[in-house]
Amino acid sequence: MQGEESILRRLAELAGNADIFNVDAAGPQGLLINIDGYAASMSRLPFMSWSDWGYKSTVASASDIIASGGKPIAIAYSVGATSVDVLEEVAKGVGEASRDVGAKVYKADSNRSAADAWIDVAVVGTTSRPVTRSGAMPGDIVVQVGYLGYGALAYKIMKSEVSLRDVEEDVIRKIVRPRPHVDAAEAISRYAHASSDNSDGWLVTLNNIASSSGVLISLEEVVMDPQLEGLLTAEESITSWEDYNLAVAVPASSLDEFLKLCGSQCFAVGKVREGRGVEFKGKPLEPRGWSWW
Ligand SMILES: Nc1ncnc2c1ncn2[C@@H]1O[C@H](COP(=O)(O)OP(=O)(O)O)[C@@H](O)[C@H]1O
Ligand SMILES: Cc1ncc(C[n+]2csc(CCOP(=O)(O)OP(=O)(O)O)c2C)c(N)n1
Ligand SMILES: [Mg+2]
Repeated sequence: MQGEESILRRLAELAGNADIFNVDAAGPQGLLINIDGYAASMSRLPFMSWSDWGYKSTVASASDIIASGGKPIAIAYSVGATSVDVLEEVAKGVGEASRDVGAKVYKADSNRSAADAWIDVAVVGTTSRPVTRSGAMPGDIVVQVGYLGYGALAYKIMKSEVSLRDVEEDVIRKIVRPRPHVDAAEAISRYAHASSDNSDGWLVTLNNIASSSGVLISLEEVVMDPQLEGLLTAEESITSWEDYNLAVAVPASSLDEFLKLCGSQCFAVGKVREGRGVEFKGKPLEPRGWSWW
C-alpha cells in the first residue's frame, strides 16, 4: 500500500498547488482557509448524536485556522444524509460550533445520500501573521494548548476496554463536543514559530512540526484532562487523536507573554532541540496515529 503522504502529495500537485504542505491552513491577503470532510461511518462514534457529529466536524475544521494563528469568521458546509431529520440535527451541531468558534455559517448545501452520511466543513479566518508547521527552532519551548486524552478514551470504549457506563456524562460530553481553543489564535499569530492541531494523534502532530522544521521535539510532559484519571494513563494519552488541542513552538524569550495571552489550558511541556523526530523523557518515539489509507 502507498503511504498517505505520497498519495496526498500527488493529489496536491494534480490540483495545481504542490506547496500546500506543512500548513494547517493557508490563504491570500490576511485570509486563511481550511476544509475537512468526513463520512459518518468513519468518524461518528457510537455514542455521538448527529448534532455532536456536526459540532465535532466544524471544530475540527476551525481548529486548523486557530492553529495557524487565525480567527474563524465564516463557515460554509455541505452535507449528505438519508433523511431530513439527520440534516436538521447536523445543522444544529454546525450552528452551535460556529457560535463557539466566533464565526457564522454563510452558505451551505444539502444532498441526499443512499446510505452513509458525509459532511465537508470549510472555514475562513483572518490573521495578521499566518503560522505554519515549519518554523520551529532549537531553543523554542513546546506549548500544549488544551488537554489530551478524549480520543484515546473513545478508542478504549470502542475496543470495550472501558465500559461506557463507567464514564461520567460530562466526560462523554467532552469527547463528543471538543473544545475549540479560540483564545490561543492571537497568541500564536503574535509569538509562535510553528503550530499545528491534533486531529490524527498527539505524536503525529508533534512529528509533523519536527519533520517540517527539521528539528527534534523533546517532550517532558503530557497533560491529560485530570477528569480522565483512572480511565486512562498520561502515557496512553500521548497517542490520543481528535482532541483538537494545539502544539505550538514558542521562542523562549516570548514564553511569558505567550502564556499570558493564550488562555487557561496552556502548558510548557518540552523543548525544541537540534536533531530529528520526537522523544518523550529522552526516549525516541515512532509517530503512531490515525491514517485514512
Ligand atoms: N484531494 C486533494 N487534492 C489536493 N490536495 C489535497 C487533497 N487531499 C489532501 N490534500 C492536501 O494534502 C495535505 C495533507 O492533507 P491532510 O493530511 O488532510 O492534512 P491537514 O491536517 O492539513 O488537513 C494538505 O495540505 C491538503 O491540502
Ligand atoms: C467510527 C470512527 N472510526 C474512526 C474514528 C477515528 N477518526 C476519524 S476522523 C479522525 C481524525 C482525522 O481527521 P481529519 O480531519 O481528516 O484529519 P486531518 O485532515 O486534519 O489530518 C480520526 C482519528 C472515529 N472517530 N470514529
Ligand atoms: Mg485534512
